[in-house]
Amino acid sequence: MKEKYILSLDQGTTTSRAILFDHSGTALYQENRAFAQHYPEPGWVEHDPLEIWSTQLEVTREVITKTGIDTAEIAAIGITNQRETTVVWERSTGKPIANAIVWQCRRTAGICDQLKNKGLEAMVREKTGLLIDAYFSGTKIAWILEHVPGARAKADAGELLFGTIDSWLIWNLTDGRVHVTDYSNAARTMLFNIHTLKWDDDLLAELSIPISMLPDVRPSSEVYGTTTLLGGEIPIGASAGDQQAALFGQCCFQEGMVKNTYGTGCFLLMNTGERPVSSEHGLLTTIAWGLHGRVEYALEGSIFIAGAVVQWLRDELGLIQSASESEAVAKTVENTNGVYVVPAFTGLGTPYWDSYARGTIVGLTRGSNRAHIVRAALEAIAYQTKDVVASMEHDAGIKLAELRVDGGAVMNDFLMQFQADILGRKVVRPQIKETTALGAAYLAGLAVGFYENVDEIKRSWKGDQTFTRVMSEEASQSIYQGWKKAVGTTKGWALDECDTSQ
Ligand SMILES: Nc1ncnc2c1ncn2[C@@H]1O[C@H](COP(=O)(O)OP(=O)(O)O)[C@@H](O)[C@H]1O
Ligand SMILES: O=P(O)(O)OC[C@H](O)CO
Repeated sequence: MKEKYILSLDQGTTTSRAILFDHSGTALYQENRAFAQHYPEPGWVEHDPLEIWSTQLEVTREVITKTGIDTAEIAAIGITNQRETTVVWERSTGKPIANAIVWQCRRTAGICDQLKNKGLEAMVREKTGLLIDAYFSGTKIAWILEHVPGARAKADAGELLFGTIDSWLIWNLTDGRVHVTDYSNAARTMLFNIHTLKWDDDLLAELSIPISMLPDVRPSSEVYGTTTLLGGEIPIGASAGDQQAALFGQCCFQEGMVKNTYGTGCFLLMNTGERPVSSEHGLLTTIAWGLHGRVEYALEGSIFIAGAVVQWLRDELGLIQSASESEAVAKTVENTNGVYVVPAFTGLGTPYWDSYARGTIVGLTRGSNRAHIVRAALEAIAYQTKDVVASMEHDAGIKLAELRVDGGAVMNDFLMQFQADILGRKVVRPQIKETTALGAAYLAGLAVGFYENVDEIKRSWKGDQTFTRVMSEEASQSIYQGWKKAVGTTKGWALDECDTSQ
């Protein structure tokens, strides 16, 4: 039987998804399942790894049963995932020894301070392309080994395994036969040398992490193994961090091409080709993908809270009933009347890198109302993106021609227009919005010969809507200055409350 489809597994921060693509890159069918977010302490975020696996398996099986396709028609599975989120499990039983520590979790800020106090920043930057921050996996693994009873002894005896979510899914899909990750995920651990493409002994020693825990690091497009859990035997042909997969799905194959994904957070990546570009403004140097025997690099700006501020308006403040309602509410007012929301709920990423910043609403007056706050929350997403673009244009030495956008929040036309206004660059929304899953599908398709090469893939990208600036540059500059002032009030806010000695 001729293979017709690629099945993408997109394991995100808030949902597990499975999407079936045909050869043209059209998403034929998808299933999503939300899972629990755990906040055991202020600033902490956890997921249950077993729930991640069960929801992912359920949606994957449902796609097959509900479409009625034969598994023999699936050329390959591609995996893409929330990055950095850390799972540690027992090699012999496959059981996690703790909840997954999510990328947003700030509990290891104190460990990061200790590394900084030892003067390790330059070394970490040089080897990994990253800053020392609680965002990355390394200090999360160290925390688990330190705090989970018995973990240290088991790790030293070679009984524990670490994985980011891709590794965890591949391990489960292959019944514990395969323990791998890809370059794009390894690059987010703060343990991987992005130049030599090896786990780094010095960093492992600093954090007392035994190398026996770590997965093999492989290209993003390769058959790592097969799964028999879905019926017939299906090759697993790709693994890529979700933001790098979106860069691939947006066909940003040339140096200088940029995409921004508006999901829980916002992640803006520029392809820098075979050249790792280092940054002076808090951008990360990271691996875009390993493909056809070489790696390509990217420059990344990471914003921790984007669409999540809209969830907060809905779930915690009750100001809106649904995420999409934010658009209509924001449009009921002409501006925010001087109100700024800074959603530094889990600190600030690029370009500020402040683990101790916390959120705020400033500029309130007697005339401030619900619509002003909703509008200010949406505008904050665009301002944070502007902060990142300004750093990126400076460090890469180029002016963006356009910003390709994707992710759940890009359906908000108000946000997209405001983004174009505040940025003064074209904002282009593609026809196919599921670019993260699509990127993983393309990478898996390349691994098994479903696609011949990237040129074939490039032809499938099509723009849908382009937003351009209508606001005057002067007005745009003026309100952006207000944002910078608002951000200034959030910095270091939680420093006194956090025990930085852990
Ligand atoms: N119309 C909308 N306007 C603003 N934000 C939205 C809208 N629709 C969805 N979102 C936000 O987008 C996010 C979901 O996007 P998605 O790409 O699925 O995220 P993730 O992969 O991080 O789970 C949520 O945080 C949600 O609040
Ligand atoms: O799950 P998302 O789409 O919010 O992406 C999370 C990022 O990979 C974190 O680095």
